[in-house]
Amino acid sequence: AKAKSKGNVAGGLTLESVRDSLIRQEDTIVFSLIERARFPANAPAYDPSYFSDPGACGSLVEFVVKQTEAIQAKAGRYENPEENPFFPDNLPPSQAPPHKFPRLLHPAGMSVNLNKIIWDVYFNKLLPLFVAPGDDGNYASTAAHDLECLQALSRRIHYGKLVAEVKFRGERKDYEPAIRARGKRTLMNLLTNKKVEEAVKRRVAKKAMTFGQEVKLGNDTVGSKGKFKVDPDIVSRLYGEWVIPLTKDVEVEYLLRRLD
Ligand SMILES: C=C(O[C@@H]1C=C(C(=O)O)C=C[C@H]1O)C(=O)O
Repeated sequence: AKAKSKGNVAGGLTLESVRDSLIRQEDTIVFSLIERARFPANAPAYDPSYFSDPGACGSLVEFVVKQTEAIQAKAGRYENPEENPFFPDNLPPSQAPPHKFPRLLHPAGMSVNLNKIIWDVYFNKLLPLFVAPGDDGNYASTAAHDLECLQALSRRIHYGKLVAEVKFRGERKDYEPAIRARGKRTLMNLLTNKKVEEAVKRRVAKKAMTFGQEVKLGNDTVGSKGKFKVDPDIVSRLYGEWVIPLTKDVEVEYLLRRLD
């Protein structure tokens, strides 16, 4: 049986504390989806022919993400290893005084960045599932909310590095041989916990119902009959089909670099 790696490992990091953070991040993801759903599809925001930033090609949403990431890089956002930019090339250096973030990750694994996949999944698979068709002209606000969703999803998925580090430290004798053998399937089996995954999918659907309910005065309760701001089944599907599998991919990619 798998040893429950609840033992306290370096830096106060435990599987329990990491899982608690993932649970708290569910709130941020659900609320960011609810806020994006305030706007319709607003297709021009994604159309490179609608808006062009002089000297750069790309859509309005790419412009907003690149420019926002540049400002946040100067403010020190990416000094935190939990934050991974969508456009890492040519990001300006931090202008903020250095902050000592706990050094918990193995340096070789820190570079794992699946944001290109996350970008594609978000815009091409997820967005059409939960926003209404239409165009209200609020393309800049729409792009700002897309970025909130992208950053929340990216932070959650790349948290897989911390999960992998805790699991590695807790069960080194199991992980090392699989890493040396480059056994991706073995690593995936070692790190998978179906019970936790099922609980995650059920809880995020419940949060979508709770946070996304229409609150009326009077004594009506959170009824399943009401309409929710984002379909709870779509949130559960987002986790089941993309967030959890991508988190596990991050865990595997991090572990493959753990002995470098
Ligand atoms: C994050 C973990 O690793 C895996 C990924 C999970 C997820 O993305 O929710 C849940 C359980 C595991 O299969 C974990 O064990 O908590």
